[in-house]
Amino acid sequence: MDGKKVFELEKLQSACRDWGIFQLTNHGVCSSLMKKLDMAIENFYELPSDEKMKFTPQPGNGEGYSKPIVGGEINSDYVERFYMITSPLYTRQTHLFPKLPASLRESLEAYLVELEKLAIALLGCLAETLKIDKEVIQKMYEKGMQSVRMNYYPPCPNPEFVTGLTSHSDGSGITILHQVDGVDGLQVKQDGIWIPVQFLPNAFVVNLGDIFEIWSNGLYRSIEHKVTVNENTRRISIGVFFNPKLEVEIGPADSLINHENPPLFNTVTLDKYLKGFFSRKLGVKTYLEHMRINKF
Ligand SMILES: O=C(O)CCC(=O)C(=O)O
Ligand SMILES: [Fe+2]
Repeated sequence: MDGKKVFELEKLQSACRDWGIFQLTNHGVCSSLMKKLDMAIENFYELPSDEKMKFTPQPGNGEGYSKPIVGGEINSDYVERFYMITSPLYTRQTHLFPKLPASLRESLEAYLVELEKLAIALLGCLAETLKIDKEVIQKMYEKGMQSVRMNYYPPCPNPEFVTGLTSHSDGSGITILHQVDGVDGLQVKQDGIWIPVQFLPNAFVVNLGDIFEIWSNGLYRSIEHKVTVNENTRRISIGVFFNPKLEVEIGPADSLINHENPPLFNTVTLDKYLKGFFSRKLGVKTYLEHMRINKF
């Protein structure tokens, strides 16, 4: 796929620099595959609780299926979710992806292949808006560390008192989100105000994550977002988080740094970054701020 033909650079630059989020129509991922995936995720969440609980995270590891705690804290997130690392292949846990129902496993696998192509093209275009050769970033992300989160927000009798997903920025480079049935609920914070995202038909939502903010040395910003729940409608989304390879150093791009533009962030390996990121509660740029140089 030729990224230049698919994405218009100027539009991409203005949408992302101001917002850190945009929607991608004409993304080229086949709609029959998306339908299969939608149905497979929905079927998974309709399984009896016992079946889903087979994927409960192992101690000390956040990967697997989790559901809201009954009678838990008032503000605990009202979402069933399934999170797992999917790439590189050797990092996949044997009791998760391979044990998913066949329809979900197969459609998800095919979806990830398509989405990686899209993400690589998109990252190349984003790099070019910074006057950086697209291959520089593409090499970092090809066969990089990727993870998936499938979110199921059940209908909620008192939605005004409940949060679907706490306000946060993604720790990733970029996240590609697919909204099954386009049900409302995603909100983004712009200039201190929460704004509901109005989904375009058949479009992906793309979030810039903290790693991209760091790499661009603050020229792009990651987006703060949260999810609200609906009284009568369930909501399903699937986010794929794209990160560089594990051995890549996370820090500002060399070519953006000079006397006038000193690095705003420290540099660490992705491995170390992820350990630090996941040792904190889901939140807004907390680890990004930890990596900031000269924080006052
Ligand atoms: O459900 C959504 O639309 C957003 C999900 C999300 O932000 C996440 O999984 O990080
Ligand atoms: Fe997110």
